[in-house]
Amino acid sequence: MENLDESKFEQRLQLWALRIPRELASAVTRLLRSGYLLDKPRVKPVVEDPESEKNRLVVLSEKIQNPDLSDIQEKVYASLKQLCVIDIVPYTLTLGYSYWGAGHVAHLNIPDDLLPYKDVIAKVIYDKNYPRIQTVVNKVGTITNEFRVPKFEILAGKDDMATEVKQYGATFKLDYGLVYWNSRLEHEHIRLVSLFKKGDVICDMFAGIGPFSIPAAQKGCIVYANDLNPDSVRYLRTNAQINKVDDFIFTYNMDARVFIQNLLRVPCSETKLESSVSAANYSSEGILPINECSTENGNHNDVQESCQNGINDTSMISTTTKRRQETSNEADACCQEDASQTKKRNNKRVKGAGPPPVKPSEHFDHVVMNLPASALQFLDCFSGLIQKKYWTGSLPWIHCYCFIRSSESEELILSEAENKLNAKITESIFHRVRDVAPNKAMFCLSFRLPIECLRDENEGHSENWRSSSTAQPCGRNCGGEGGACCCAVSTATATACAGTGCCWCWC
Ligand SMILES: C[S@@+](CC[C@H](N)C(=O)[O-])C[C@H]1O[C@@H](n2cnc3c(N)ncnc32)[C@H](O)[C@@H]1O
Repeated sequence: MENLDESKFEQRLQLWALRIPRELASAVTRLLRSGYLLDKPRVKPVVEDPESEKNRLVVLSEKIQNPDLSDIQEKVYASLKQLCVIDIVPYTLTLGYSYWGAGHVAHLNIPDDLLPYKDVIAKVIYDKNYPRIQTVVNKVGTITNEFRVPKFEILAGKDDMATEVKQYGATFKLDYGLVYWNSRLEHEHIRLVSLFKKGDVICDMFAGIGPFSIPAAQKGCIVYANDLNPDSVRYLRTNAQINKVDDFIFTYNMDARVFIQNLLRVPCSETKLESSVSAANYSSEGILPINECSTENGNHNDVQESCQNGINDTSMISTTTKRRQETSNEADACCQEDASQTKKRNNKRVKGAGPPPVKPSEHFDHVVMNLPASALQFLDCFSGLIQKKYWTGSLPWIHCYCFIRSSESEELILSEAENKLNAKITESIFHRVRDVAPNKAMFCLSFRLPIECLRDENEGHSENWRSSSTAQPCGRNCGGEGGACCCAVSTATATACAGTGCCWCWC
């Protein structure tokens, strides 16, 4: 047997740390949690300061390259300066060879030059860490299947990849051999969920076993969670139950495109006021959650076409708007919550869901699209998806994950997204999630769905919505006062088009 050279596994990261008085540790980490803290599973970003027990070192992410902190957003930096004196020190983090693992499974990704030693590596990891580690697996080849499940070979221990992991106080059951899981996304899951407020409606199009959906539901969001992999959905439902948030999550097993299109369908026989049915019985007609009815791979009724008449828009808008205001007041208090509070209440059943505040065809707040290899390709399904006449409140934020190679730019990705949407994106944020290869990083592109994507079936003219910044007089008289152009928030309030500076313009 070859000898094991442990040092081959060691990775030294040269990082920067912020030296702060220990009583400020929570406030500083809360401030830097949006991507500036060290993001490594099972490695704490706050450590003791060897020079003084009154201080703590807050270890910063690898993406902070400059000790002047110029990589940190100005707003965050200004808040940091108000909190404490900026004292930056170099920090070396050494990751040992038994670093990787989740639950009882140690998950390795052995590079080619170490493959001859894979059995000895596995044996040492197993022996050193048993009984915590009971199975050592190595990833084989690249992921090619659509469920994004890697192939593994068992190198040591029992042939059992069903395990349980914890993330920020939530428990996730999963089987490595059947579903997608990546512990390195823990901070990203929680970063995104920290943007949601209690009462928000979330559509998780590629939900996996629920690492966005479960913490969102724990926060009091209503979640519509979908995945194409039936095993993922099975675990998602189990995880919703064991985390006691199954009243808040509706699960679906179908292609994401079919899921979102059907979720947004307006049921033909109901008036909008019926949205106050209880959450436990609620489903958007045409897309039954498998909580109640097993509808695998899109087997649902087509209820769309002839269903637009007899709905009292005005009354419903005021009802739903009021309800949304109530939920959002509670939300403001809730979004101050930090991870430790989440941990404290993770054993309690989340109560007070009541009915969803609105149906997804009327309003949802966030869409999560974590399928970085191809989520951008799915954006076209948002073009004309939402019916203007049913929608209430602001348009949703779309969080679309993608990979960007060093040869590509954010502008390129943005224009690809705009092409798919057939609309200009005006509010967008790129968040670098992690480097996945020397020349490739995973990003989250967040943007508010452009108003141009709304569909207006009753207006009788082609949709060509423009936001205020791009509105121009169109030169056509299509009914608005003033004769040049119809420019209004709705037909009811149509006023003359002044070109730029007006709210919306269609022509
Ligand atoms: C990268 S994983 C993300 C899972 C989870 N959101 C997470 O962060 O761990 C992508 C997920 O999308 C699912 N998926 C792939 N193609 C899909 C499709 N066309 N429609 C719905 N889900 C799909 C896969 O089964 C997988 O669970």
